Parts: sequence; structure tokens; C-alpha cells
Amino acid sequence: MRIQSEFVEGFGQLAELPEAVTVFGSARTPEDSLEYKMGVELGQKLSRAGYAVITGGGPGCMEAANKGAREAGGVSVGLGIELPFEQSMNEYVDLGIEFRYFFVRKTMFVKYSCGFVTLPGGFGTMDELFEALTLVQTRKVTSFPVVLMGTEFWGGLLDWIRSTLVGTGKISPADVDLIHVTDDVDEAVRIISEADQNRGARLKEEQRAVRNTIGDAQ
Ligand SMILES: CC(C)=CCNc1ncnc2c1ncn2[C@@H]1O[C@H](COP(=O)(O)O)[C@@H](O)[C@H]1O
Repeated sequence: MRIQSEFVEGFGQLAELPEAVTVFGSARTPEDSLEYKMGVELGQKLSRAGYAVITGGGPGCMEAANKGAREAGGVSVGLGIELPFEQSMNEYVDLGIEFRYFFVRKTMFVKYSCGFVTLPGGFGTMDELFEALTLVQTRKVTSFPVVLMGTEFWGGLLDWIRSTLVGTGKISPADVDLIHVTDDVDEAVRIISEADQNRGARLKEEQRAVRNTIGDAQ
């Protein structure tokens, strides 16, 4: 089955990836914009912090993050999507995989990264952002930071989330804390790596608990 083979191939090709962060954002961001510049800086700094950078492999913000990763000598990954119109992977992708199904590709973004950073974008970006937030809110993934870059761009959405979603009880006030917003690339990287360290500490705690339980049972 085509869907199954797409999962199997994706898992196989990404299994060896170092720890990675996925960067989302508009396919339409022009190269001479501040947002593109921010994407390049983000790709560079994530790479220097030791993370592979995964994007959707397309133009705009995706290209910017891949470019930054390539420039910093990092691992630059593109998980592309087959579209009805001709479009190739951006030129800064070193490891590229093309998917036919959006939902298979989305699984790969979550499975192979330890956090998401979202640059300004449109429908595609919103879809990816809210999927991530739903997974974190329902604890399908844990210690998974979601960072939004661009306080001005995201401000209106956050106001609406607080006033309308919290205001009418559709989400709890604590759910708003799942979202980190910043204009500072260093802060975005710091949020990701701190969550990473917490995850490491929690894992050790769990391993110790398991060892103690086994010890008690012997
Ligand atoms: C100019 C144009 C429409 C190109 C489409 N080419 C694309 N190539 C790869 N991923 C994409 C593309 N369009 C949307 N996406 C996915 O949706 C997000 C961007 O959608 P949008 O531009 O914000 O809504 C990206 O993070 C990416 O994962």
C-alpha cells in the first residue's frame, strides 16, 4: 500500500538523524524580507546548538531555515510534499524526502524533532502549529516546546486565544503557556534546549524509578 510504504521509507531514512528541530513558516516569504533573515539566523543558531533543522523543503521561510543550517555546517533536512503544480525542493536541502500525503509527512515532523519553531505564515503554517499544540495539550507528545517567532505577527492571534478561547472556556488558561512567543532567535534556541535538558532529566528520573522498582522486587 502506498501510504504504508511512505511511512516505512520515511522512518528508515530519518532514523539516523541527530536530534532535530522543525521550522515552519510561509512558503511565500520574500528573500529580501526581515522574516527570511530571521529564518536564516534561526537555521544557523539551531545548527550551532547541535540540532538538525527540518523544514517542509519548500521556498520562503523553509528555504531560509535550510539555508542557515547549510551555512552553519549543520544537517539541513527537507520533508517535501508532492503538489499539483511543479515545484522542487529548495536548493539548501541536503537530505530531502518527498511525500505524497500531508498526514504522513506531518507524522515525520513530530516523530523526528524535539520542538517546533514557527515563523509567520498562512494556512499551511496554522495547520502545522495547531496540530502541534493539540498534540502537546493532549499529552500525545511531552516536553515539546512550540515557539512562535514574531511578536507583532502573532500578537492578534494570541489576544484572540486569550480573550475568546480562554474567555469562553474552550481551552484552559494554562494551555496558553504552551505557546512561547519571541522576536529573539537566541531565546527561541534557549527555549528548545532547556526543554531538551528537562526531558533528559525526566528520562533519567524514570530510569532510576524503574531500577529501584526492579531492585525492590529482587
Ligand atoms: C508558493 C507555494 C504555495 C508553494 C508551496 N510549496 C510548499 N512546499 C513545501 N511545503 C509547503 C508548501 N506550501 C505549504 N507547505 C507547508 O505548509 C507550511 C507553509 O504554508 P503557508 O505558506 O504558511 O500556507 C510549511 O511549513 C510547509 O510545511
